Amino acid sequence: ATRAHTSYTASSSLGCSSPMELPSAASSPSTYKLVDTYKKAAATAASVTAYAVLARGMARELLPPDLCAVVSWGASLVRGHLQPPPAQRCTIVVKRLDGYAINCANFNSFYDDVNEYLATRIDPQSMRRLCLSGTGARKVMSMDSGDSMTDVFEGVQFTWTSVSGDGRKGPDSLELTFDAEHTDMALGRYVPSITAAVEQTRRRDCALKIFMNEGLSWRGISHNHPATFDTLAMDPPTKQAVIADLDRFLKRKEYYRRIGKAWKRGYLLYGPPGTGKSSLVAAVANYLRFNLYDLDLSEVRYNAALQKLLISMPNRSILVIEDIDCCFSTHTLVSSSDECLNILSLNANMEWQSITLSGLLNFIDGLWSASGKERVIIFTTNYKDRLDPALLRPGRMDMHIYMGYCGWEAFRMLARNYFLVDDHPLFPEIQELLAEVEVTPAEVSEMLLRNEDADIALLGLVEFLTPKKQGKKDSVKIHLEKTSVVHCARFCLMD
Ligand SMILES: Nc1ncnc2c1ncn2[C@@H]1O[C@H](COP(=O)(O)OP(=O)(O)OP(=O)(O)O)[C@@H](O)[C@H]1O
Repeated sequence: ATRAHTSYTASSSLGCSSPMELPSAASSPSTYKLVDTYKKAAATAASVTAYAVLARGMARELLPPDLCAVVSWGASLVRGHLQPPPAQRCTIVVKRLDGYAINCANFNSFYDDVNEYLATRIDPQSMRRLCLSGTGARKVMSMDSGDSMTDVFEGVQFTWTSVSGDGRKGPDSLELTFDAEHTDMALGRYVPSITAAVEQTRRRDCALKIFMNEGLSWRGISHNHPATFDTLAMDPPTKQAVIADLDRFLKRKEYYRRIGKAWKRGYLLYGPPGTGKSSLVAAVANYLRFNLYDLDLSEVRYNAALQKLLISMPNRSILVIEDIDCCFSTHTLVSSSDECLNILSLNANMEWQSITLSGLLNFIDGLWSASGKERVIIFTTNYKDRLDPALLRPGRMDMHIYMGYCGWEAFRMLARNYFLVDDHPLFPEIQELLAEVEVTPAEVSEMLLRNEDADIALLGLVEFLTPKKQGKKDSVKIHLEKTSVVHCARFCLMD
């Protein structure tokens, strides 16, 4: 019966319902030979299986139980050698903290971090039961106790299981299980990646603040400036360079530690009023999710106050000093750097000495090298040429960013933001006008804001720019006329 069945299966695999119905091509000698070989092999395999089953049955009947056990042990030994051993598993238990730690303000245990992280990885479709918690519109998903889910990191599977402590067995916990060969990776990269991802989400979700100095302390209000790098109209390569620099800065913790420098970055923004320097400061804060500390130096009367303010700035913050050219008197600007350093020494007797720019920078360097990390300093000015050369020295401010008049690309960004348009019949005319007149992005924004209808607003912009172009031509003409009058007068005198 086995042979008959096998031969049927073999022929059916060739696409025929029975051996009698072989197609005409099968009548060739080579096809017959192939089918014959296949049949023989299948028949042999079936016979061997049948004999093995028979032998096993007979052995069970005839051999004493002890001998059976020895044979079965031998067989499992052989199987063990042939098959790879099951991978060793490792489990890390993450316990929920309670008592003192949980009452600690701003304390986030790793258990909370993991829960927040898993909420972003959970696939509701694959879970039989889901827990929902949270207040208001913000709901957080988590596993019910006893459930498991799998997370894949760098190609390795990590299984998380929620274990209930039930109050008696200890606190609730989350168990992380994985192949033991990946233990180093789990502790060295996977676990830190969870903390980093959660911190990033928390930063993104928490409202930013801007602090202003009042006496010896900072007063903060929420910072809802809508400027982002997407809304900012500026020369595209410069924008890309700023974003790349910020990204590099964030990633370079190890680098700054290795070279022994404070983990900080300085930017000098310069350009005419209304070109977006303050907007860029806001965009940087929104991009990094760092709070702003807007330092008004006219409020700082003595060095100890400045020291206190700078020390009380937390990590991951931006110190902004606007219109830096107006903050220091001409007298202090010409001071030598040594003098500047002395002025800002921490000697209490010197408290009433005035503050200088390069002194301030040395002071910040010294303070922030000793403590603090991920700090950004931004200075803005409308007049770069009025600045103390000490500030412009290479290595002082890491990047000098020019915020200029509104060019064609910057205008297109504004038009896209305001009207969602990439093209318009008035664009060629506007492009020509922008190439000739100096107009700030603030002026262009103001014109675009005047009407919600793109046609009317863009026409308004053309009408605003045209007289400026005419005025420029007239002033050039007047200048040329004046020059020719002078030449003429000289010529007459010589005559
Ligand atoms: N580059 C820009 N991109 C988008 N909007 C801009 C830009 N520049 C200016 N604006 C608009 O003009 C307003 C004023 O700009 P902002 O205060 O950023 O300029 P500023 O260079 O800091 O000026 P000031 O030197 O007078 O402080 C902004 O609120 C914004 O609406």
